Amino acid sequence: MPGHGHAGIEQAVNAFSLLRDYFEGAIIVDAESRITWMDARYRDLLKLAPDFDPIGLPVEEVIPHSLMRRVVETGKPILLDIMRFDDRQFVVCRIPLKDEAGKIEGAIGFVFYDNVDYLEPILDKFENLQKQLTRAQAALTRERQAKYSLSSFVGVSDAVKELKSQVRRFALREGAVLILGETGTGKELLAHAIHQQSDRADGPFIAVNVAAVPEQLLEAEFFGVAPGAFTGADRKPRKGKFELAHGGTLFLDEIGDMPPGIQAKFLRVLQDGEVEPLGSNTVRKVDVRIIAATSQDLEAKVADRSFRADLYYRIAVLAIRIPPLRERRGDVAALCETLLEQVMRSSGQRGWVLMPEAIRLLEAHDWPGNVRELRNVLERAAALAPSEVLDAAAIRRALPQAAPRSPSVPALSGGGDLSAKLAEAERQAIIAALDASNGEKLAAARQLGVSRSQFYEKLRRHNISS
Ligand SMILES: Nc1ncnc2c1ncn2[C@@H]1O[C@H](COP(=O)(O)OP(=O)(O)OP(=O)(O)O)[C@@H](O)[C@H]1O
Repeated sequence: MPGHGHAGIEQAVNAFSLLRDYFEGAIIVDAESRITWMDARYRDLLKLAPDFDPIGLPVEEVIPHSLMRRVVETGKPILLDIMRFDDRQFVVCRIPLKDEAGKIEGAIGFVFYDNVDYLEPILDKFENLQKQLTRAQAALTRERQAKYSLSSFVGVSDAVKELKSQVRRFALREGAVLILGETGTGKELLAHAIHQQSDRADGPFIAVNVAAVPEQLLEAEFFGVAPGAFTGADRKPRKGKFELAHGGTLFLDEIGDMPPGIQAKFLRVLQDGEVEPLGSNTVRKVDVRIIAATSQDLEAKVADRSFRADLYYRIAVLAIRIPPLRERRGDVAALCETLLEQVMRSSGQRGWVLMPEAIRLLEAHDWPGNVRELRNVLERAAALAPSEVLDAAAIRRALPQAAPRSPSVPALSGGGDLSAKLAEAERQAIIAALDASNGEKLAAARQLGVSRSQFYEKLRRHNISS
């Protein structure tokens, strides 16, 4: 029986003897939302220990998500609601208790069980929606995790194993990460995985390809534009990527292409943890982890002063190098399996069988475009293949045309002095390497075993514009 002697509460309790067949439990709280009375059946429902006395406790200590306090504070009933205890749903009804002057004395809550016929359709509907929601959320989480977890970075070679253990170590630290690797080696994929492994995983992951944004727009892109800062259609106020990435990770692809003017501003943001949107005179605190990636030789850029040394040291606190595919040919087979599956899923086609001799052929290729190129080749092979079986012939058709091994160029077989012949041979080799690497200069340079600067030097000398 209620501990307090308010008339309204006593009347309510008296009414229970009439109503008790229609509900499964009931509770009363006072004007401070402390429990003053609880039906024995409600105790059972909540699985309270026999010696536990809830009377006098704030209602949330006994029923954590209770809305009784809201009813007491607003004076408004919640006539129909659904509450979950363990795996069961109950319909609940909460009514404020007022004295004759209208002053709130507390509230009473009833719990109806789902054997009440007329509530069944509502509960069924609710339960179904709840299930659908849970399934959809689980699918979303799975997809997110599968897409970006470290396990989606496929590789069985020692190089990749070492890389992954390095990533696990770095993910939990706070410093900026610099990912180095040729084009198509999976830098963005790895950046995602680092974010996902870090304790910022619940925060946003925002990516900017520095090379893809025109220089005059980069500043607005990074730092945002204040409302009313400019007039003109293309200068609407908007948040910069720094602000959007607040609490999460900002991924900067092709950081080597950051123009010097932006580098200085960028460095300041990293140092102060504050951004100042364009046209604004206020700063905003941002908490962002930077992951940068580049396929260029950043140290060389620092040496020739096209990249600020202080910025370089700031973002290269933790550096990870993804080796090119040709340095880990042992990963090709495993990658093929994953990539073919992706191709299959995105094209809605059947699966393909990759024959062992086809794998050997793929392992022997040099892959200047790395995993992205491998994926393209498999895609092409699958599209061209007459059956589901991808054999060596199918792969050969899909591989970029190999450079002729011994170019039979008139200049080489005819007369002329040795140096002219050598020069012509060099020219042919460069053109062939560029062809084989789809015009990727870095890859072509590597294929020929010369440094980037040597390669550019040779391009100039031979007047090749790729
Ligand atoms: N180890 C890997 N396992 C599975 N897929 C990979 C792997 N490496 C790369 N890929 C896939 O290859 C493609 C290219 O990867 P990604 O875009 O991450 O490369 P990148 O190094 O950022 O390229 P770029 O420097 O050209 O921007 C993507 O489709 C990616 O999913």
